[in-house]
Amino acid sequence: MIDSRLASIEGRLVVSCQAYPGEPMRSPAIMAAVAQSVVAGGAAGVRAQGLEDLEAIRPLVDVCLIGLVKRGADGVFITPTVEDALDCVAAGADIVAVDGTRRDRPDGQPLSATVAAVHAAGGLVMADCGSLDDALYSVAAGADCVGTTLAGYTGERPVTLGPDLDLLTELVAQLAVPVLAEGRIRNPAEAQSCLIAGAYAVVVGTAITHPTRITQTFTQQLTTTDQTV
Ligand SMILES: CC(=O)N[C@H](C=O)[C@@H](O)[C@H](O)[C@H](O)COP(=O)(O)O
Repeated sequence: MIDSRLASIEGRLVVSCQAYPGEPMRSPAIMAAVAQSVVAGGAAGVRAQGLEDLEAIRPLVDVCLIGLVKRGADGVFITPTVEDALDCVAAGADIVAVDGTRRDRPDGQPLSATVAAVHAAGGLVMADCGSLDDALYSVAAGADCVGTTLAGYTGERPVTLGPDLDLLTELVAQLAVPVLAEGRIRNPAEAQSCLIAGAYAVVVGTAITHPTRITQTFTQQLTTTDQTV
């Protein structure tokens, strides 16, 4: 029986609303406005980073909220500890996205400890994975769903140009839990191809909510055109 919070995103789009440290949009109020905007556009869920952002977004959107805390950008950095995961639940996350890799975690606890703590607090767990072995490990640890979020970022999978459809297909075939496609989905056609491959839901970030990188896709193309003239 799938939890209603997870069921609410089945076959739908979740939008990741994140700004990175030092960027102009790195403010809870701005991320909350972005979250409201994507919900107005039809997003069935919002994925957001940081306790302040989660607290700002929660009262303003009535959709499934996937929360995480990032600690740095190397190794295990997505909600790396039990305490971080519980903080996400307290800040309003329905689902807590956590590192679902087999790497050692900074608090020395296994992933199953985070899953048990989040479940006890009433939340669900999305395990962000980088490979099939990660996903199998996460499901064994009790994760409610897995994501292809870390495919290409842990050294186990190539950095595909678009989503890692091969991994997605493999996870869908092998796992009994919902598989969310996430990572490098660049446009609606690629999002649709993820659903066709069996993704339970599709999570898109950069291509919708990161104006600097979206702008670069235009400026770089224009430069290329200039050089050919
Ligand atoms: C690897 C990692 O740190 N991923 C992060 C996870 O929360 C975010 O930086 C991504 O933006 C998110 O996964 C969505 O992916 P994309 O922005 O490619 O649509």
